[in-house]
Amino acid sequence: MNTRIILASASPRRRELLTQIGLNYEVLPSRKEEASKALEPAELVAELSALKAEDIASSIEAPALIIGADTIVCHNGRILGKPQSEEEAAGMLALLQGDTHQVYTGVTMIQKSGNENREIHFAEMTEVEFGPMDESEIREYIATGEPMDKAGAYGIQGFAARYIVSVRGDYSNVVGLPVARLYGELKKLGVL
Ligand SMILES: Cc1cn([C@H]2C[C@H](O)[C@@H](COP(=O)(O)OP(=O)(O)OP(=O)(O)O)O2)c(=O)[nH]c1=O
Repeated sequence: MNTRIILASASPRRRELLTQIGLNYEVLPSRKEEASKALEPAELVAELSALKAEDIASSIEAPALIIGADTIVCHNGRILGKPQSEEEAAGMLALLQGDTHQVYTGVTMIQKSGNENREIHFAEMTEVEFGPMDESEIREYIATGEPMDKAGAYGIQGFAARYIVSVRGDYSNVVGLPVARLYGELKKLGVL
């Protein structure tokens, strides 16, 4: 019998990415969101992903493999999560436009088997370069509604592609899940 794979996420993008690479999985979103902001970006996303995966793993019977993930944007050492308001989104886009930033996605996989649980954490970083956006373009973009549920207030896979000049690293990592690394880790665990 194949191991059940459970995605502990409400993100439609993460679902699309797992479907894209041909995995069979179930979805059980976690509501956990808090972590210590004093951490380095890679550690922060790993911790946030662990909170989500552990939250769901506690209510799932073995055997199963639970995946949690978290994505943040980092600009000049400043961490940008999801904007709380349109004003905050405008501020984030004003920072990001015309400059390069890093996107970190942390992933936690919890393998529940009969006698022991294994927990694996990793984080991937992708560098994204934004072209210039003037104030009216920022307003126009916010009016699309796209920024509000996304780290750094933009979606590379959407309208914001207009302004993405270059990407260094795994593109899918920016959208919310580094699927090539994830696939490799699932193979190592013997799940696939
Ligand atoms: C930078 C960027 C982020 N995002 C998304 C990925 C994540 O869904 C979101 C960051 O929020 P997260 O807190 O990582 O995830 P989420 O709340 O959407 O889902 P869950 O916690 O249930 O797993 O931003 C894009 O879709 N495109 C982008 O270009």
